[in-house]
Amino acid sequence: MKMLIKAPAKINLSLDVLYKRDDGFHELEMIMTTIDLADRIELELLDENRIVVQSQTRFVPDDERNLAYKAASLVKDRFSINKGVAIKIDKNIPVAAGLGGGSSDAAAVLRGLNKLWNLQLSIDELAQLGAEIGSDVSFCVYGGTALAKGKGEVITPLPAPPKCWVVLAKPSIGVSTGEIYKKLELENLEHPDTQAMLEAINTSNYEKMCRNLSNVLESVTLNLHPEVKQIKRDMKRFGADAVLMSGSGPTVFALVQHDSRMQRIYNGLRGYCNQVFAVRILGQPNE
Ligand SMILES: C[C@@](CO)(OP(=O)(O)O)[C@H](O)COP(=O)(O)OP(=O)(O)OC[C@H]1O[C@@H](n2ccc(N)nc2=O)[C@H](O)[C@@H]1O
Ligand SMILES: Nc1ncnc2c1ncn2[C@@H]1O[C@H](COP(=O)(O)OP(=O)(O)O)[C@@H](O)[C@H]1O
Repeated sequence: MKMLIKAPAKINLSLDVLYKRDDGFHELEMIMTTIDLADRIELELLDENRIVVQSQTRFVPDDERNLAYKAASLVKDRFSINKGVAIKIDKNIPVAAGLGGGSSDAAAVLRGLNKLWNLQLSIDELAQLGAEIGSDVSFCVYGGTALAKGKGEVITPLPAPPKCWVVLAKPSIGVSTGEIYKKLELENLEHPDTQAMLEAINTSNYEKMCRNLSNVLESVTLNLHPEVKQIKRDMKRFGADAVLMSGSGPTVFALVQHDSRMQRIYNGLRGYCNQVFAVRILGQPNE
């Protein structure tokens, strides 16, 4: 039996770090939403007891290090399943980009195997399993738009943000999320106004949402990688309503409502950045 599942990327509209926890992780307060840029995952059940991962890109591992593999392995162990699965990943989301691609692939595998192996787990139970794989996997299980707290796994759903275009550009550098958190100077942060962003989304106020885009991790990544700063400057110059780095970066996104400005930013960035996308904000939960 085969199943096809969409695994959408996320962006962080707001990302605050409150403090460093005793377990070494950071206590977060983030507002995240899904966008219409997605990997496609094909699951095929196997009678043999093994997990096979395949993808067309050399940038992701095809063994037990793959987050999709980890998701399948976790489900198999937890529910003592002696069958296997072949996972094909059609990768469209840039890797190690701050867009949660690996987390979304893992979440898609959890949702898919729940159906294919008839496990009858609730979405909350799947999200709890997801948290064992990575901090962003729980959010990706629900999809849509949410306030994420804790390490990222304590999720409160929110309505979809106002309709707009998201233009994304990823410079050809990779960042390690762990390194960025490690370099963060907690004493000198300019904290986002999470409450104002919540109000903007709850009242569907586009201008207020744009005014309150904020990410404390920019303080680290922008200093390490001046090209990220340059992309932000250019997006503003080409007419973006607001611009922010997603997650730990290095992808930067611009929000715009007018089609013509979206085109101008897209074309302008394409001149020197080879991974540029113009997509719609989705913000709707997974079916
Ligand atoms: C920064 C964010 C924002 O959405 O996204 P990305 O840039 O990765 O997309 C997330 O917090 C990333 O989540 P995720 O990529 O799942 O992180 P994990 O694999 O769980 O952790 C990677 C490393 O980041 C650090 N980490 C992560 C989450 C957290 N709340 N505190 C941390 O200090 C830890 O050092 C951990 O070893
Ligand atoms: N299915 C997957 N897709 C993308 N990256 C994966 C996957 N499985 C494991 N990885 C590894 O996870 C790391 C983070 O990838 P990704 O989820 O794309 O980035 P980010 O956490 O910045 O959004 C990369 O180093 C990559 O090699």
